[in-house]
Amino acid sequence: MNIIEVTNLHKRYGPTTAVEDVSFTVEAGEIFGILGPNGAGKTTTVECLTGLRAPDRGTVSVLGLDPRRDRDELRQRVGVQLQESRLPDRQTVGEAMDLYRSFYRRPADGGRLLEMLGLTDKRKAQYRTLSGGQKQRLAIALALVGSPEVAVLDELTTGLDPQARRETWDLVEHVRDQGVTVVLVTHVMDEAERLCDRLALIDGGRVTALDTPAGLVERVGAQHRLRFRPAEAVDDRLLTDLPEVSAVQHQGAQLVVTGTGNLVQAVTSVLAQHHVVAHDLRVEQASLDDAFLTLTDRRIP
Ligand SMILES: Nc1ncnc2c1ncn2[C@@H]1O[C@H](COP(=O)(O)OP(=O)(O)OP(=O)(O)O)[C@@H](O)[C@H]1O
Repeated sequence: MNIIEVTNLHKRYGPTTAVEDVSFTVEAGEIFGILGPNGAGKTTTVECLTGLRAPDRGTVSVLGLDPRRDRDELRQRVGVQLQESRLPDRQTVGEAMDLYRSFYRRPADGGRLLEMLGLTDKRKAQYRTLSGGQKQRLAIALALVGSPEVAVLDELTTGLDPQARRETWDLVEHVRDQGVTVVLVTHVMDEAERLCDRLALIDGGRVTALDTPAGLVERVGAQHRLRFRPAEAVDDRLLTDLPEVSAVQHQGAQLVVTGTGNLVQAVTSVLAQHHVVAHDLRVEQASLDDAFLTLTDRRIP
């Protein structure tokens, strides 16, 4: 079932075209990423989803409702964490939680939410004393406090240290596992790769690709590299004959095999057939980073 349907969305700010003909659907229970460079039109798209902006053209449907016309209803059912959400400096975590709970018909258990976000011992702490990671987790808690069916998270981990980022990612997966459909706006590739079931890559106000992270990588024909030290000499042709392999290089005692598709399996099974042991085998995956750069450089129609 489609939870969100965006069809031919257009939005201009004066002379600037922010969003130009964006369409995508988000299915129930998925983590859907909106990925793109700065100024691509991500935030504008999300603001149209949440009813904060009216599209110039096109239609948006969220849970079968119109974000502008049915804004009050959707506010109850869609949790939003927008960029740079800020609370009053002296408000405590507990006060913020109680206030936000009062906005909703079906508020979540505030204590459990704080516990899930590792903020229980910060209940009495004022907002200004929280670390960046704690503020971010609080913003997520407040986006979830209405027990939403859909959570929209914008620039989730900006400014967080690696540990806090990983914890936040675990949390988003946990939220999805509870049945919440998640829309994640990001320009961070590893985040999209780790979390998203599918991604819309937006560049210059247009969707340039829509696929799974692996599909995007595959689409640009990104190459994997396999590196190992064979226990005995290997005839290169054993490897170059494989359709997956595009190149074999010798680097000292190491062999570096480059290729696409199911490269690892193809190479390891041919080695096994010839009883060649591969020492120190390492796989260097093509990343979504490579795909992103390629897809935002040379547009795919
Ligand atoms: N309120 C506004 N008034 C005028 N122009 C705007 C406004 N908001 C956004 N823009 C412009 O519209 C374009 C798309 O901006 P948007 O914020 O949607 O992109 P974004 O992908 O979210 O970028 P970022 O990753 O930097 O947040 C940009 O050129 C931006 O300068």
